[in-house]
Amino acid sequence: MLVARGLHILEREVAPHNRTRYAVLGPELAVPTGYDATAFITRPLEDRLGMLVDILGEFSRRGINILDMRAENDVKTQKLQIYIEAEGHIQDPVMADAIAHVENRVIQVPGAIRLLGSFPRLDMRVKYIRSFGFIGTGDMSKWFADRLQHEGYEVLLSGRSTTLRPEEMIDQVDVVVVCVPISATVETIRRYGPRIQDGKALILLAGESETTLDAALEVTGPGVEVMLVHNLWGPQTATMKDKNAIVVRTPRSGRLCTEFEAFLYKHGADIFHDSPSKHDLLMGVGQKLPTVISVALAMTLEANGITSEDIASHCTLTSLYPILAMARVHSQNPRTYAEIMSTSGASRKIVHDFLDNLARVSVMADQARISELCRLIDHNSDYLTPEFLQARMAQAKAVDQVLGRMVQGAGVRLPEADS
Ligand SMILES: NC(=O)c1ccc[n+]([C@@H]2O[C@H](COP(=O)([O-])OP(=O)(O)OC[C@H]3O[C@@H](n4cnc5c(N)ncnc54)[C@H](O)[C@@H]3O)[C@@H](O)[C@H]2O)c1
Ligand SMILES: O=C(O)C(=O)C[C@]1(C(=O)O)C=C[C@@H](O)C=C1
Repeated sequence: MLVARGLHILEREVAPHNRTRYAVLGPELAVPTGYDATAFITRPLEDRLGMLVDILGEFSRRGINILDMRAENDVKTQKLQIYIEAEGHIQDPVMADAIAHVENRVIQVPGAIRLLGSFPRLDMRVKYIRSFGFIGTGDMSKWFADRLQHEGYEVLLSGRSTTLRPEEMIDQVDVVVVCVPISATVETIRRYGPRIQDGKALILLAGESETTLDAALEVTGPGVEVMLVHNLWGPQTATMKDKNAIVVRTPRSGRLCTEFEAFLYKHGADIFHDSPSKHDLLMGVGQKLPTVISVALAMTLEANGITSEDIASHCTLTSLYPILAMARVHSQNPRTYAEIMSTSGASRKIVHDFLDNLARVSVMADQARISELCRLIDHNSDYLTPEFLQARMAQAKAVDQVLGRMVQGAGVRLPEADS
């Protein structure tokens, strides 16, 4: 995100497992919107009995709500450092007064507080959506329906097997969500999209973007909002916290779409915005190609009579990754992966280019053109950038520690993990 906005990264991974919570994007304070938050951090402090309670007291006495608070020992000085996020803008006299009191009366060290900024909060108070209606009653529809209901929305499910017909449902809801297999998405949009009235929204939950959004924009009226969300997690996942969600907005994505996006954000999803073609191209790499490779790998194992025991005992730290991907693909709904492999658009080019490159590398390998292969790997490493390689290698080492035991012997049971 920072690089995309033209910022220069000075140093990465300044501490192990650090996570950027704030980026200072400019020297000017954001203007008050009426629904803001202010974040500040103290310099390392001498701790004393009741310090935290006294700090919080300055805010609660003034009716200011604390949104987040962390107290940790500064790594270098081992002194207490407190981070606070409170509701309100620093230009509110009450907030300024509270912070001044904390610095002067409670901590009693001039300059002890460093203001990080005041910024608009994501406004989850005003809800424009009352109800969602799904077309498709499969696993992913149920997964989202459940969580939307917990959020207080009314949710209707309709499909081929329900007594509530999609055409009846559409008139009763504010947002229509199409969540059917990818190959049936365009046909479903064409069938039901024209029935959606202006002022409502059509949200597509699908793994293909360009063809589906084109159809949605074509068959719905100009007053219908349209957006696509591709959640990169399956229905066996417990929460969307830290899972990637690709959001493809269109010129017709308005406040109803924003409210759905805010729901993903509130539940901790990592949101990325793509254009339709960028989504399809990148999912070629992120999803379609690994799926195709996984299926082809399983076929190759069978063709050579290689058993599961053989794989476990002979896989290396490096070959573990494609084997894990193969196992995921072959342990879930086969239709999901058959659909993924069949998506159209830019993702197809990725697989075709890969096959061309595979053939080229395979010839070089068969002819033992070792120095040429070394140059190729060097060239690829330059393209991938040392920063990327170092960061991923660090992750791979962490994974090695957990999963490496599999390499040491067949039949090692792995701990149950939340996917
Ligand atoms: N399953 C996943 O891991 C996952 C993850 C992210 C996104 N998605 C997306 O969610 C969508 C649905 O996936 P799912 O896992 O819920 O699938 P699913 O197979 O569990 O359910 C699909 C639903 O669509 C209905 N359906 C099937 N063919 C249809 C047709 N021709 N016309 C109308 N309805 C039809 C089925 O009856 C079923 O109710 C897909 O577009 C997929 O890309 C799935
Ligand atoms: O459950 C998983 O392993 C997933 O990542 C789910 C998965 C995938 O395998 O690609 C399945 C379909 C979606 O389009 C996105 C993600």
